[in-house]
Amino acid sequence: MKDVDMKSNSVSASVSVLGAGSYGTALAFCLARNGNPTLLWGRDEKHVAEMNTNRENARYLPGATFPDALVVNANLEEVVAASQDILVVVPSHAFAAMLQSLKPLLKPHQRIIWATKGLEPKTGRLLRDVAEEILGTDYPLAVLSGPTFAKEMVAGLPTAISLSSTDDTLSDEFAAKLHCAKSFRVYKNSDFTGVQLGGAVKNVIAIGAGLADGLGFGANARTALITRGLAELTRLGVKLGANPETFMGMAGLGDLVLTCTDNQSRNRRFGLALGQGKSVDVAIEEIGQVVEGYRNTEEVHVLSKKVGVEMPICEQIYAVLYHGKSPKEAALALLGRDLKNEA
Ligand SMILES: NC(=O)C1=CN([C@@H]2O[C@H](COP(=O)(O)OP(=O)(O)OC[C@H]3O[C@@H](n4cnc5c(N)ncnc54)[C@H](OP(=O)(O)O)[C@@H]3O)[C@@H](O)[C@H]2O)C=CC1
Ligand SMILES: O=C(CO)COP(=O)(O)O
Repeated sequence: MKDVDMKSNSVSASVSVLGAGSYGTALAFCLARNGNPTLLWGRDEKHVAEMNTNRENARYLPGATFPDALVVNANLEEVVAASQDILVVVPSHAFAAMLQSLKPLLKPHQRIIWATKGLEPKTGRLLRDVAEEILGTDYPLAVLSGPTFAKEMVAGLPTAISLSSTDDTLSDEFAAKLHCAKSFRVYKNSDFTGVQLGGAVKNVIAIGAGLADGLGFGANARTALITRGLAELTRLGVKLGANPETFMGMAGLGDLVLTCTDNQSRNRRFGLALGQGKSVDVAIEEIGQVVEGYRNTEEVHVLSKKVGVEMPICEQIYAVLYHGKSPKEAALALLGRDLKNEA
């Protein structure tokens, strides 16, 4: 394997991945399996040391042995210096702080990609706006989003994702690094706003689908939620200048269906737990990994109010999570809305 010195962890990597949770590790797996020397940064030195010893991320993806081309390192400076391409995969609440730490370490030729799903907490700003405010507009940027459960990616099961970038060269080159004919399809999409937004809103709707199933509602209700959730996402996206077709793709409908219908989704499981009567704190504690949709619900609420877009499902989920409304009352409020045209 070229470029990676496993003993010293000094590397010249093709991609440096920041965030050693489930998804950062899964993307690092895919990149390394494709032959890209890949460096994965985690903030917890003890966890990183364990991963290096055992060649496994036992905390987040137990049982999967790291490909040879994947090296883990807790020294951010070394990890950032090793690659042109820096892939950020921390939760949305840590995104701005991660970029602030990255900024003084960056060289002019470097490029930033993120796979974080969500918006800026409290302001509801898109992450591209956050990135450009912190880093300026000189670095090429890209975002990855789509129906991609970490565990299935690591298992090498077929998966597809969308990639959007401010720079065509980055788009082509990064898609080529990740794309794998056997198991991983990357679709390029020029709609940066739409690709970013899909991942944030689908997390909220996935909580709603979990709530509905937790209340014992059936397949009709779940499917109506997915369909009207897609309408809300599209309405918000169009208002922000996104292409409505994006929401019929991987970062829209694809991710919405995945997370609303499969219990691998932490957001769906969170909704299920609340629907069964558990509190927010207990449900989050039991899941033990990031439940992005909890914060995304407040972020989407702030953004939709700011731009004046009606999102009744997201609003009811916001009322349940942040104002103690009962899931049943929220469901009745949605069902009892005035008759209206579908479009
Ligand atoms: N898992 C999945 O299947 C998918 C996840 N995503 C998205 O990827 C992003 C990351 O989620 P995921 O990896 O699943 O989450 P996990 O809960 O699995 O892991 C979170 C990771 O982020 C780290 N972290 C938390 N806070 C900070 C911080 N302040 N600074 C630096 N690192 C931090 C954690 O470190 P520590 O362990 O030390 O706490 C951990 O490594 C989210 O936006 C999620 O929506 C997108 C598609 C699929
Ligand atoms: O975004 C995801 C799959 O695309 C992961 O969903 P959860 O965060 O709900 O687990």
